[in-house]
Amino acid sequence: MNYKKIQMPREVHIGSDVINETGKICQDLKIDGNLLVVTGKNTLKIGAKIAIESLEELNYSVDLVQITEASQNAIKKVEDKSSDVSLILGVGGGKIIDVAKMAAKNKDTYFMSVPTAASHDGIASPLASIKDAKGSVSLTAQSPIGVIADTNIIRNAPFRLLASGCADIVSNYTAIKDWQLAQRLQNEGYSESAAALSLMTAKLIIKSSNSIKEGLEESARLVVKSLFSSGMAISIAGSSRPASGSEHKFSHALDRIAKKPALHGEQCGIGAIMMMNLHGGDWKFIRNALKDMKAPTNAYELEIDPDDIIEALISAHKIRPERYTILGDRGLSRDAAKKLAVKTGVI
Ligand SMILES: NC(=O)C1=CN([C@@H]2O[C@H](COP(=O)(O)OP(=O)(O)OC[C@H]3O[C@@H](n4cnc5c(N)ncnc54)[C@H](OP(=O)(O)O)[C@@H]3O)[C@@H](O)[C@H]2O)C=CC1
Ligand SMILES: O=C(CO)COP(=O)(O)O
Ligand SMILES: [Zn+2]
Repeated sequence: MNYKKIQMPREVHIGSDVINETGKICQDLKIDGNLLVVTGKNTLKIGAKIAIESLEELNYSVDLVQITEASQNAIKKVEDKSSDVSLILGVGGGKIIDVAKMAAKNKDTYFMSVPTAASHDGIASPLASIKDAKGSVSLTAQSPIGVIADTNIIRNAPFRLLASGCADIVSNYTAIKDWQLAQRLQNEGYSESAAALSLMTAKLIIKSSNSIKEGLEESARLVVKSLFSSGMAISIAGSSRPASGSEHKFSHALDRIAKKPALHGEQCGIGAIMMMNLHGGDWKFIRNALKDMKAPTNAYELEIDPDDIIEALISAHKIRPERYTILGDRGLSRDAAKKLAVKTGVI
């Protein structure tokens, strides 16, 4: 049978202190039984404890597991704690949400997304980005049954995380260019509606960049809504294609190469400057948009060694080789990589 399945969250709650309503939201969704909260070292104090309190007030029995990376080991650790669990809540940044999402899929249970930062567009998407021996894979997980985005927590998160989320959305520009190229050269399936939503989201966030300010609830709300909308483009496509192309391959390669990688969205934004240049597009527009959002635009601001930028450019095409992009099958030569990074002011 030839049919298309699109998964979306059932409920999305965005607002100040909405995390205190976690118990009530689960009750209204008719969730019962034992629950598991997945969180991280920082996000335990900032978000998970509050969510657990709210759940326990309504007599839910809640267990807790802490993880540090988005890996198969972390997913296994969560699964080992998930027997008899009817809902897994991921309370934290992108890594936490991806691991909770994937474990929920593997254990055939519901997943609730509780982002503590607006730093990535996986908040509401059905895909999970997991590190593996080859770099990174994009795995089909499932959409959250609900999203609880507390804009009070998110506005108090380090501003760098918010700017990184904006940069992740700006990188949709090159992801779409890569997708269109793959359609032309490889006859890859392409969704006009997913691509249009992804691009519209990037255009809107750039248009609003002057109103994205540190500590403001409205700014946190605006970026969360944009990340949600980018995640919906991913949902419609059923793949991360509308939001992940050559610039994401560069970021995944950098994650492997750099001693201390920067934030996901920050690296993707810088990747987008360079990949837009390769596409022959307006790369200065991407760079200026990132500057306006106070996201980094060069290796110095990323605190990454320029040599690592070159190495990541050279090896980026090997990440997810099945995903065709401007990097082609052979990637960049060392000379071409250096020329590109210098020309765009990245190194
Ligand atoms: N599935 C998808 O479609 C997508 C997935 N991704 C993935 O998401 C990940 C990137 O997410 P990102 O959030 O940038 O990175 P992380 O999840 O690594 O979070 C970055 C850091 O921010 C901390 N943090 C989170 N919230 C707060 C807060 N409110 N206050 C203080 N610190 C906080 C985390 O703490 P702690 O130590 O508690 O974790 C962590 O140390 C990547 O793995 C990327 O591949 C990105 C886009 C889409
Ligand atoms: O980060 C993403 C979209 O912003 C999607 O992640 P992948 O690059 O792992 O597919
Ligand atoms: Zn991304």
